[in-house]
Amino acid sequence: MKILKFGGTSVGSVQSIQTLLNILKEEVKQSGSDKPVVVLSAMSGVTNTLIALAEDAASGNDFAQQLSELEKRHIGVVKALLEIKNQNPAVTGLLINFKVLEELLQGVLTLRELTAKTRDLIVSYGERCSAFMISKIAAQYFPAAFVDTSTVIKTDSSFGQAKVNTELSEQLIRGLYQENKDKTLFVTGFIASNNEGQITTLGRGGSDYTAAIFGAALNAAEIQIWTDVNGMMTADPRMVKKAFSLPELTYTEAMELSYFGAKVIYPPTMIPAFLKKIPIVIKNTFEPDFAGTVIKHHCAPSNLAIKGISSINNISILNVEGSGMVGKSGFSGRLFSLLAREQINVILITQSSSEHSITFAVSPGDTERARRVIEHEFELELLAKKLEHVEIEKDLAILAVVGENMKETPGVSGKLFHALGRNGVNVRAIAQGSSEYNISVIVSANDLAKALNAVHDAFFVQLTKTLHAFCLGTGNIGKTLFNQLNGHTEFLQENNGIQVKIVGISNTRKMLFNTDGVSLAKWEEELNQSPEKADLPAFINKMKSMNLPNCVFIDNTASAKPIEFYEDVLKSTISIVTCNKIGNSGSYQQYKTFRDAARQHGVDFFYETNVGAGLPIIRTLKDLMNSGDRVQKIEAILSGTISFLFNNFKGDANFHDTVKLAQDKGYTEPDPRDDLRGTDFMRKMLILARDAGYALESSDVIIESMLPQSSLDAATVEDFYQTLKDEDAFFAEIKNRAEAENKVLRYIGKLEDGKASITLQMVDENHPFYMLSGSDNIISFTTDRYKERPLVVKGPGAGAEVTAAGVFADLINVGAN
Ligand SMILES: NC(=O)c1ccc[n+]([C@@H]2O[C@H](COP(=O)([O-])OP(=O)(O)OC[C@H]3O[C@@H](n4cnc5c(N)ncnc54)[C@H](O)[C@@H]3O)[C@@H](O)[C@H]2O)c1
Ligand SMILES: N[C@@H](CCO)C(=O)O
Ligand code: NA
Repeated sequence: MKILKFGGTSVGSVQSIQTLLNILKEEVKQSGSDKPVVVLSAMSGVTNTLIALAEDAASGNDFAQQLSELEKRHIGVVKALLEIKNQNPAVTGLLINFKVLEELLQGVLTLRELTAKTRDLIVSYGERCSAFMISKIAAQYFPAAFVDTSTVIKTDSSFGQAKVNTELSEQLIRGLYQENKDKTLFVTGFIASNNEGQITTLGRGGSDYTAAIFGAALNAAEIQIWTDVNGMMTADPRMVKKAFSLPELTYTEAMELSYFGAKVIYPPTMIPAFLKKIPIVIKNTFEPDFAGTVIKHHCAPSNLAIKGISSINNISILNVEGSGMVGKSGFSGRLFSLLAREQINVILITQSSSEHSITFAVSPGDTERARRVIEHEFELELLAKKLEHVEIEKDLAILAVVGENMKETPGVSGKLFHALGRNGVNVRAIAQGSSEYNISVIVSANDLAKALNAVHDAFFVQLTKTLHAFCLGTGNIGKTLFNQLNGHTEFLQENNGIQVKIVGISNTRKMLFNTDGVSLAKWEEELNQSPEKADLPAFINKMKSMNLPNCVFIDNTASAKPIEFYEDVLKSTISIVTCNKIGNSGSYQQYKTFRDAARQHGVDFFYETNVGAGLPIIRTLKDLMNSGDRVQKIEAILSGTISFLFNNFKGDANFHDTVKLAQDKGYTEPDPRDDLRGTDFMRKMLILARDAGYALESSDVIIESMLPQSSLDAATVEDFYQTLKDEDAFFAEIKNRAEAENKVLRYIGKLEDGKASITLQMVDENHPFYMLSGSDNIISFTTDRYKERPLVVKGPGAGAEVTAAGVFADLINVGAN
């Protein structure tokens, strides 16, 4: 036989009761002669209302209006779900209950006194009304009987949290079931009675407890707990959107998971079922076809290291410290007995191995009282300075990873702390149950959502990992990146398990934020309509304060302003992906600062597109260096623009128009003078030299200019273009000279023995750089290992598509190692 328990929301409305009846009809049909027992809670909100009415009455307030509303709510259900001819007995029963309730509340009002005993009696009517009325409605479909469980569950007289006499209760329950073999019993959850027959209640999670007691007494095949969620989840779904329902859990895991948070069931109440190894199935009344979660003795082997992450979002910790504790065996005993005596619930304890301090967590409401009672109890030790004053830290939260597999899986704590560290979450204290089913950490309450999501992403790798990106710059590259992301979302999710959310965008005019991710199809419209004016410091602050996990700052500008924030961003544990070369080609000191900050804070600083756009140049050099190779020489063509010029400035072409064309094709910097004066190339050589281990400054790179003086002097881009026209003969002369010698012009960078230079050369067909076309870049690394023949990377080194693609690849690699 089965026990089916329905919680408050499942009996909360006409509609939910109808759903419940459909579930029951099916169950009764299948159960044959072993009829189920149905345990019911009060309609949602009723228990709280009854308590409030009783307390109000005790302070002299009238209750009539609200009581009559409660009565109407119940009678409304009867009228909606019972045929008219059957309504009378049900309505009369409810009216009698409400009459008694009225008298009880009147008594409280008259006496201005609410005892625990009266309170239990008053609240018991919540369950009595719901179980009674639903039994009457169900009787239309199958034989059903109402049972007031105070007749079979017997307890002591601790009103509010009575202790069950298990043996006697089980015996009475078995008798009751035997006598009603042909009927489905509808029993009240939560309530019981003492030896004198006075009503008692079972405390928190009471109806679950009733179900467990019935299950144990009747040796049920299973206990179903019907609620309003799809079983137990991997984490609190209000904070972790990717949390999912767990198909199965062991009892221990359910206990550990529910201990902090996950309020689906209150596990201590399940102990009777646990002892008899009865499976507990958590089901959703509002989605009855969903399998839900089975809690049982043994689960199928799983390759997941943890089952879930539980959390408490608001706790305080107290730190008790002092020499008086060292080696004193009785100290912690005294401390924790004191707290138990004062009914202060200790959520978590850690002790330093020096025994010099004990730290424990309590609810915020207990904090001050805990301090008071401790300082009172240990007054003498305080006076003798054997104990310090108790320190309190507030606004903290607990996060715990839970699972029985943890015991056999190495690296669980490593993964946990890596995920926290990488996201800049400071761990205030750590506790691991010696059972190894649980590792708990205390973090700032502010960081909890970020920490939960980061840890969830780290452990449930079969799920999508979300990168939260803040993008600066919506020009050529920025725009193209959004396009590429938009077209690739599904692929990334399916093949790489990665989701990119653009949560912030700014250009020089506007900025826009959206925690759920800005639409990649409509970002431009939304940005234009955004009321927020661009403000770089505000953008950075907002990015920091949103405190999102796996956070990346993408700089797609050509501006020096964002660079000022790089260090701060990295120190805030936010990774950086940038195609902006200004950062890496500033002072060497600054170059070094970025790397130190990234390393220290465990985040990534990626800039593949600083050299050769999307071509794998930075990555290749890094791999060479990291694997112990040494660069002897680099020879390269690294200006896509100039490459394009020399490949297209032929025959009749004039120089001015060819530069214009390069700009139109998106090869040039926003200011093309940066390309033609060699600044852009210089930056690339400098970055390569630095990555190859040389502490060069920009002034160390020797640049041979390819421009006449007037072009170098041009004050504006417009003037600059004019000089290109005016100096046509100058450029034609260079071109003709090369053509006459059957050579091509090449602007070539070289790094050798730590010296960097860029020179204009005419090369013949024997030169390896002769055969280049379009905006191609080429780089040849001669190293200790690539000595005979160099390692060469070649391909298009400028253009929006290839550059955005490089930024994209960097972005996807963030956090990969
Ligand atoms: N074009 C290429 O082939 C290529 C290749 C590699 C690297 N890059 C680099 O890409 C970067 C962007 O180039 P682009 O062609 O897209 O430039 P662009 O001028 O088209 O776009 C720059 C964007 O940055 C924004 N911006 C500038 N300063 C800003 C600030 N302080 N705050 C917020 N937004 C700001 C502008 O509003 C604009 O949206 C440059 O650093 C360039 O060196 C380009
Ligand atoms: N303007 C740059 C873009 C690539 O960095 C070039 O022409 O090479
Ligand atoms: Na590159």
